[in-house]
Amino acid sequence: MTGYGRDDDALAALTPALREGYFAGQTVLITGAGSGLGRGLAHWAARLGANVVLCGRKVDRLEDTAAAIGRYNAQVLVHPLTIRDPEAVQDLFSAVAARFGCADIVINNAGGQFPSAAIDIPPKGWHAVIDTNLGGTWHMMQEAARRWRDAGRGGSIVNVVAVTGRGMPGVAHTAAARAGVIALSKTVAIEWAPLGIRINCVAPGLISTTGMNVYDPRAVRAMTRTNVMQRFGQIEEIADTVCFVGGNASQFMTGEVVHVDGGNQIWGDQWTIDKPDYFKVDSIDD
Ligand SMILES: CCCCCCCCC/C=C/C(=O)SCCNC(=O)CCNC(=O)[C@H](O)C(C)(C)COP(=O)(O)OP(=O)(O)OC[C@H]1O[C@@H](n2cnc3c(N)ncnc32)[C@H](O)[C@@H]1OP(=O)(O)O
Ligand SMILES: NC(=O)C1=CN([C@@H]2O[C@H](COP(=O)(O)OP(=O)(O)OC[C@H]3O[C@@H](n4cnc5c(N)ncnc54)[C@H](OP(=O)(O)O)[C@@H]3O)[C@@H](O)[C@H]2O)C=CC1
Repeated sequence: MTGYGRDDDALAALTPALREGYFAGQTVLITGAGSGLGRGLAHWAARLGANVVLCGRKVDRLEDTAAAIGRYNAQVLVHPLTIRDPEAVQDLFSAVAARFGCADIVINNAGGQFPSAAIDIPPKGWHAVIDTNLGGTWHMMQEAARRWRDAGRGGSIVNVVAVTGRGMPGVAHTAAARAGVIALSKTVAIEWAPLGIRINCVAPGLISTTGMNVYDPRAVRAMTRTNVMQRFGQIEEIADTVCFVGGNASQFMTGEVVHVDGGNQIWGDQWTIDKPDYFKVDSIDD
């Protein structure tokens, strides 16, 4: 464990904002559940009474999450896959159907990127980020919707995105992918409303998770200057919002993007790569 994120005991010592039993009788599917926000979401869903489906590529990390949330006596299904493979996504939903029936809430949290000047992003890296964050999320959304349509019932999707309203220097690929997910979500929120399907996005700002380790430590420390609160957000602050938005408390919300970002969308200079002199205050002539 590094200095970032919360371990299982720390998560277990916290209390979700939503009432006990909020997800009782429901099945919540979480991608990227082996680490960071997804692992926190697994704690929250289990504590709120859900059957929980844990997905991601690395089965050992998923098993570890399953063991950690065993303390809440939830029913848990571990299903490793890459969301980039549409057939694997179909198999996932079949496995969920066999174990729990339809999922009620699908949380598309899996994703990531690497810091790079846009001009240097190699084609393979571009495709990895787009295929994961946009393509993978789309495969999950479409398959969930098809299953709900075929079962003659609705459902709820929450897509974890990022703050894309301003530029994101150093992560152009993820900015493009996440903006794509937001546009897609708003579009199918209309198309799938007649099916009783709600789709919303949660846009976290800078959140303390082990995922921060892919960035230069100096850049990460500087990131606390990218929001009005001047601090990292915490996993539980995202988990409370995602669970609220995914569950019945938000039944009149769809096509929404909820920012939980300490004000990053309104203020803050955010660089995941070295800031060019051009943008430094010192570069202004007297
Ligand atoms: C508010 C403030 C917010 C500040 C932060 C701003 C960011 C927005 C907010 C989000 C924050 C977070 O997400 S926090 C962290 C979330 N977690 C992560 O990002 C974890 C790291 N990311 C991933 O693992 C990603 O899933 C992803 C990048 C798509 C990697 O997917 P894959 O495993 O399929 O890909 P790989 O096989 O590893 O690599 C495929 C190619 O990608 C490129 N590539 C991969 N990693 C690379 C690297 N470090 N440097 C260069 N290039 C790289 C190479 O071309 C690789 O090809 P080869 O050269 O042939 O190998
Ligand atoms: N932390 C932050 O500041 C912010 C995070 N976000 C986003 O929130 C989400 C969670 O981030 P965080 O917890 O911080 O980071 P992590 O790196 O800890 O989590 C990302 C998760 O996604 C999973 N994943 C990646 N690629 C795939 C794939 N192809 N198929 C299935 N699962 C995959 C990983 O598991 P595995 O490797 O086992 O597959 C991992 O568990 C990500 O989408 C991230 O980009 C957005 C804004 C800010």
